[in-house]
Amino acid sequence: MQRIYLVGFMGSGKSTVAKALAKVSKMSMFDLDKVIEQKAGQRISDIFYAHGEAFFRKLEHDALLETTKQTGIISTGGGIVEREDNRNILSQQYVVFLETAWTEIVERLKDDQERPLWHQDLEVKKQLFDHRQVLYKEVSQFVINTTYRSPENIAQAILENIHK
Ligand SMILES: Nc1ncnc2c1ncn2[C@@H]1O[C@H](COP(=O)(O)OP(=O)(O)OP(=O)(O)O)[C@@H](O)[C@H]1O
Ligand SMILES: O=C(O)C1=C[C@@H](O)[C@@H](O)[C@H](O)C1
Ligand SMILES: [Mg+2]
Repeated sequence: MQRIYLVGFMGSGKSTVAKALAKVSKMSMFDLDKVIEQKAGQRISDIFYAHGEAFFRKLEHDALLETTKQTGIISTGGGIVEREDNRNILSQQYVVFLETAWTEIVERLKDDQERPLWHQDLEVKKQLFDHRQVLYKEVSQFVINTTYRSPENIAQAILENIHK
């Protein structure tokens, strides 16, 4: 497998699991959010506030396209599936959906200060969550529930699925 993409909602553990998976698989890893921050020289929250979400989505799309020329584990941002062109790219790759219960997401992100889209009404976030679950499923080949599993256990399950 040349590339493994991780998708899922904010807080599903994409960045955390990507690190654990890189460790056990000895593959390199890229965190798309970090790649964007490095390239823009700005934190994601500042990009959102200074230039708006559409501008961020363009940077995210460009970064996603770049990864298709590389090899490794790619941790995407929670909103990667919002754009249809991104979904088309992902549909041609090996994609793992980290499925996580809404109540668990709320618990994991209760102290979050970093994610601009987490800072809105709970109702609005829940709608976003429901809307995106369908899209994550649409682009993925493998779905793994993360709710009661450690990042290391999830990484191991992904490896086993690839080698089976
Ligand atoms: N399997 C897990 N069990 C318990 N807590 C977890 C698990 N995976 C991640 N977490 C915790 O949840 C929080 C969010 O994790 P992480 O940053 O990896 O999410 P993410 O999917 O990359 O989010 P984003 O889409 O915003 O980048 C962190 O505090 C992390 O420690
Ligand atoms: O769910 C989202 O839309 C986002 C998730 C994060 O990973 C970042 O990509 C950004 O905060 C937007
Ligand atoms: Mg992340």
